[in-house]
Amino acid sequence: MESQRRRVLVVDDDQAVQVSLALLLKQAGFDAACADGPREALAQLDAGRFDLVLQDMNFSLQTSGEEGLDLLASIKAAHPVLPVLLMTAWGSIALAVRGVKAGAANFFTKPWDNAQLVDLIEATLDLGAPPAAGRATRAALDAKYDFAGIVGEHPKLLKVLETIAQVAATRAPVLVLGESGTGKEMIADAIHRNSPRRNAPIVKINMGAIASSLFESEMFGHVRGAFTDAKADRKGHVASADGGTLFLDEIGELNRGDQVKLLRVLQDQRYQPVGASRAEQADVRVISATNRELAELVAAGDFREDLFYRLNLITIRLPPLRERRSDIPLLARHIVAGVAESYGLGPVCLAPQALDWLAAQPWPGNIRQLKQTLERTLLLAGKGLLTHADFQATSAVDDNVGSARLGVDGMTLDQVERLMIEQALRQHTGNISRVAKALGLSRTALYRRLERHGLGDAGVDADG
Ligand SMILES: Nc1ncnc2c1ncn2[C@@H]1O[C@H](COP(=O)(O)OP(=O)(O)OP(=O)(O)O)[C@@H](O)[C@H]1O
Repeated sequence: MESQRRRVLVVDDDQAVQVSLALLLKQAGFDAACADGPREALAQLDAGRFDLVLQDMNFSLQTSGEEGLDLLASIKAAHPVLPVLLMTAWGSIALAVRGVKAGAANFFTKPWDNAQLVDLIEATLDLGAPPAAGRATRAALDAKYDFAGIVGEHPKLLKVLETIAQVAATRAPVLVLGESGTGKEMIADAIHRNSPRRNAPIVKINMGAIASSLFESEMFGHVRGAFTDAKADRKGHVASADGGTLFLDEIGELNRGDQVKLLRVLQDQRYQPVGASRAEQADVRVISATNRELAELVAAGDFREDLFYRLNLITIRLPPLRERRSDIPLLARHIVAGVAESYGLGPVCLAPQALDWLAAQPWPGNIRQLKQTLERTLLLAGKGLLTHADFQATSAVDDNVGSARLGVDGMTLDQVERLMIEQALRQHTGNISRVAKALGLSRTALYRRLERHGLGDAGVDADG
């Protein structure tokens, strides 16, 4: 039935782009209409029903993209639930990322790959209308889904939970983006727990922690005799996750050589154990996470574009804690209760002023840093009511630790190295990327040193 076909509006001032997109859309079973620029686009959207918009970012000789962002804002204001996909060039990725933060469903680059673009359009339409912030209440979501342990009611968090609810049942790959400590791993757990795969395992792998020489055997396993130490067959992570979920943390750390090996698993769910003569089939759902802007890594040539498109069909952006400050008191009470219980202490309360102080801090290390501050203060203060002054006292201790000069007399080089790493871990609240940067090491080199010094549990990436 003609009226059931989904309608897509293409907004681009380039006739060639209009014609080729309209043709592609028609072949893929959509109805397409075209508009040359913002004014015509808005008029068409007002006049008829559309399910999706493909929107260019530049409509004049000016190529700043501001016009594109303005048009996006106008579309979102008039049609808040209509999904918009932005088209851009790899040179303007930062602009596309701004657009996504401002409400675009996703973006793609020109020249596009036809099959990938149709996949993206389908996935965006399947996701339905982008959840309008605060549409569902936390109680309504909890009645239908298991979001245990994820504390918060801020509209930005509710939007994340709504997206999880929409995608959990599918096997579509999900990319979780967010600063360190914002809860990416918890989100991956929640997707798995609310999916039909919940009774099979979720296997978590930190891509920054696998040495490249071991990538294939770790991920895909090996057969006996494949190399000198291969005394027996060994199952890899992909096989262990069969029927379940594969969580690829720090996906931005994967080198290009290993990226292509992963692509195959995503493309046709097949992998080849090292030394095996045949490829095996795997039934896995892939969730990946990173605190880096993956699209920018693609633009810089460090991340394969084809793998990026496979991973980012559905992207969940977790807000940093400073953008959901109203959740800080709730989180703080929840965390303090948990810490007090784990140390076998009686109930501990937070004074109203202490909650105000906590809610006003910048928290660059996000929820993980909040947790560490609460735990330390609770243990140092050792009483049932934590006040504003208790927190100030602990942060003063932290500052002193941060600025103390290293007394390295009589220490071996190895001991000095360990001390410096410990100090950097404290200063950067265990954030591996920042610690590595501060010490001038690659993340892999830092992981090797953490392991050598027995500090494996110290880093935030190693404590999940
Ligand atoms: N909404 C939340 N409610 C309660 N606790 C949370 C929430 N989000 C995160 N946490 C806690 O914060 C800590 C950090 O979360 P998690 O490890 O999932 O972050 P991450 O974004 O994966 O960090 P990284 O990028 O460093 O790997 C964990 O201890 C987690 O339990």
